[in-house]
This record gives sequence, C-alpha cells and structure tokens, in this order.
Amino acid sequence: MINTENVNFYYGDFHALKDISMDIEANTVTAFIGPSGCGKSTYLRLFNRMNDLIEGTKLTGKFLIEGQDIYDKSVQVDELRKKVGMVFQKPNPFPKTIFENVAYGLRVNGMGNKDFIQQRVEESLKSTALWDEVKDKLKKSAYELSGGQQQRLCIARALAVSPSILLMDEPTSALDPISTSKIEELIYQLKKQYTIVIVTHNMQQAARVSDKTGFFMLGKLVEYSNTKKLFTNPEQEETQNYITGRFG
Ligand SMILES: Nc1ncnc2c1ncn2[C@@H]1O[C@H](COP(=O)(O)OP(=O)(O)OP(=O)(O)O)[C@@H](O)[C@H]1O
Repeated sequence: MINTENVNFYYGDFHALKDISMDIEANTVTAFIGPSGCGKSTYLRLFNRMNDLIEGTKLTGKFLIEGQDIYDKSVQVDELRKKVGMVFQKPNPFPKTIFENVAYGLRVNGMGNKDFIQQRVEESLKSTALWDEVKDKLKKSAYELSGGQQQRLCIARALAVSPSILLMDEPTSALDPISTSKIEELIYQLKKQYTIVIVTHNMQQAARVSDKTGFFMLGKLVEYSNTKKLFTNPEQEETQNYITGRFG
C-alpha cells in the first residue's frame, strides 16, 4: 500500500537518499534502523511531505500511497497529512487542555459537532490506553502529564483524525523504560488498524515491535526484510556488522 521506487533526495548538493525502493504493506509495523545520519528520518519525513518545508531540497523517484503519487501537483498536503499522521521524538503537546489537544485536528478540519468530537476524543484516548488515566482531568493542561503520558497523548492526537498510516520518529527515545514498554505494547495493538513506520535507534525495539526492518547506511537501503530474518540471518555483511555492534 506504500510503494516507493528509486527515491533520491538532496539537501542542496548533498545526496542524502540514494535510490531507495521499498514496498510497505498495510497493517504492518516497519522499522528503520541504521547509524546516525544515514537518512532514516529524511526518508520517513517524505511519507507526509514534511521535507517540503526545507528549502533547497530535491526529490526524484516515485512515492505512492494507496496507488496515488503523493508528490503529484494535485495532492493537497493537509489532506495527505490527515491520512499520514506523525509522532515525534520528544512529546510535543500543545499548551492546551488534555481534551483540546486531542480535539485539535478535528477542529482545524472544520468539525463542529460537539458529540462527535467528544466521542472521537474518548475513542482516541482509549486506543492509546490513556483514557482511564486522564478521564477525570480532561480540562487540565496537557503539561501536567508525565512524559510518557504526553507521548501517548500525542499519539491520540494523531489518531483522532483517523489516519491510515502513523509515522513515528524515535517515539520513545525521551522516555523511561516503563513508558517505553507501554508505547511498544501500544504499537502492537495499533497495527490492527494502522500501518506504522517507526525510526528507532534501538535495535531491540525494532526486533520487538516490527514485522519488517529496513537497515540504512550512508543514504542507502542496505537491506530490507522480515525483522526476524534481518536480525538472525541477514543477507549483507554490513547488516551483520551493524546488528552485532561492530559499528554505529
Ligand atoms: N535540514 C537539513 N539540511 C541539510 N542536511 C540535512 C538536513 N537534515 C538532515 N540532513 C543531513 O542528511 C543526512 C541524513 O540525516 P537524517 O536526519 O535523515 O539521518 P538519521 O538516520 O535520521 O539520523 P539520526 O539517527 O541521527 O536521527 C545527514 O547527513 C544530515 O546531516
């Protein structure tokens, strides 16, 4: 359902992604791993056109989501971002109440029906296992939540507008181990409904949560296969060296 072919990406003269081709199936979790600076986040940000915001960049190749070229001139970027939600490394709730954080996307998309908003907020908070923890303080500031709760709130905010794809850029790197395992459990639950693509520095995390893993190095996709295979019997020597900790 996501198909990319011969994707090249440049920051000015710097060739950051080199000929990347990858297909991602619906309702799977795909992890991107690789040494710092290898292009994982750059590639992830192409999925919802976040790199459009950076001046002097250039993209070539094909980037299809559900058969549609998302870089076609006819594509409306805000519509695309409703379909392809994103969660970042550091939890970034808005300076608003817990309720309004989750309702935000619905309101900016013109949804005025109070009952619907109420229902979506509740569903989204339930799907991130946060409802029981926050249902009695929905009017409190999101900043009163712990870091792990804030990250689950940001996931709920992304889910409220019913995306089909959820991008996560190192979503647990700022969290403690217990919050991390809650998010990992959540990822496992969410893939029933969503297609998830996650960048992680943590190889154990990739091994725990993903169905497929892509190993990137110096802007190239060195290997992309079933997670179990990649971590136990990789095809490429570079992958073997990386997963056994010989560099990176
Ligand atoms: N806005 C930018 N302008 C210029 N170069 C950039 C920009 N963002 C990233 N790069 C460069 O592109 C390359 C890939 O960066 P990217 O952030 O995608 O790597 P990464 O694999 O996600 O790294 P990390 O794991 O450290 O986050 C790096 O060499 C980086 O310096």
